[in-house]
Amino acid sequence: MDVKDKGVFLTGGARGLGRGMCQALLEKGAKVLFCDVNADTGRAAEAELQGKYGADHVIFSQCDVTDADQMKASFQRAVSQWGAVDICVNNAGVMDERIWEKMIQTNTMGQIRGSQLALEHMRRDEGGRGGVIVNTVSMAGLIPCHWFPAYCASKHAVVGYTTSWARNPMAGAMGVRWCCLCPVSVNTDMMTSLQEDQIFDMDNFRERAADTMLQPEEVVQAFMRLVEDSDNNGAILEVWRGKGATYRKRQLVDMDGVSNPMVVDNPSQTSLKPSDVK
Ligand SMILES: NC(=O)C1=CN([C@@H]2O[C@H](COP(=O)(O)OP(=O)(O)OC[C@H]3O[C@@H](n4cnc5c(N)ncnc54)[C@H](O)[C@@H]3O)[C@@H](O)[C@H]2O)C=CC1
Ligand SMILES: CCCCC/C=C\C=C\C(=O)C/C=C\C/C=C\CCCC(=O)O
Repeated sequence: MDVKDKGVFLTGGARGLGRGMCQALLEKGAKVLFCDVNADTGRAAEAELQGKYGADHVIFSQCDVTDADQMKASFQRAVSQWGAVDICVNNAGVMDERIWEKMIQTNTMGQIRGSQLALEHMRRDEGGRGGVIVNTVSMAGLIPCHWFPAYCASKHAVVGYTTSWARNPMAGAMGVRWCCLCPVSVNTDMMTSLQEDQIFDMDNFRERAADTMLQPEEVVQAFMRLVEDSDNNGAILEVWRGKGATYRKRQLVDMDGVSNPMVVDNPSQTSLKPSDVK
């Protein structure tokens, strides 16, 4: 997909990965409405991005993804502003085991809600013009993590939801692609501002993550591959730290439940085909 002039709806865009994704999309000429629960950070990001890319290309909408009415209003604002939403990025998330219910509401229900709004709007079989939905998950959506069980559960649910839609027999007719972005730890505020009691066994995790932490721009690069490569329906793109960032894409390639892991060591390779599977 060429993102130039495409309409984008993105959640949790005021800082961190979401902010980086907005910038990468804007660099390529997309039109971005980003929302965030934090109005101050959101407005500051809006001012900065509008200064660089113009108010006709980027706007902020305050929205709490746990509130269905606010989500609907923000999504509709993106549709009115850009004419259509072609790219939906459900990225807002929190990490705090003490407030596990809020975490499920934000990480799981917020992403499902955004996905549903996008699907309804985009599906070609009901008059839409197709598009792509990327859910920011985590490696914690694919493996057990004893440091944050509820966070881990909130992310596993999104993988199940996203890949299930990708495998819908009507996926072709709907013209909507579904992708999961699954990085290990990333050096953002979520990571750096975490308090001792927000996860279990913090020292152990800190030690474990110390050498493997990714930089946000490495994850943003992976995100852009998911958006731009039209072969990516059902892709689960893992981002690890090896020698530099390492990408491994698993993708549903048929309707028999076959998930083929494809290992890519060269981050510049953007297009993978089933024949690439070793
Ligand atoms: N930082 C990390 O190590 C990793 C993060 N992730 C995921 O990436 C996504 C982005 O995380 P980061 O950029 O690292 O975090 P961050 O904390 O820097 O940014 C998250 C943004 O989401 C917003 N947000 C939180 N709750 C919201 C709500 N209810 N409604 C609207 N906006 C809300 C925050 O205000 C913030 O601006 C999250 O889904 C996170 O779970 C995945 C893997 C690793
Ligand atoms: C030291 C403070 C840690 C704070 C953690 C904050 C956010 C983490 C969010 C995640 O989604 C974590 C991502 C993946 C976890 C899965 C495996 C971790 C293995 C260790 C590693 O290599 O990072």
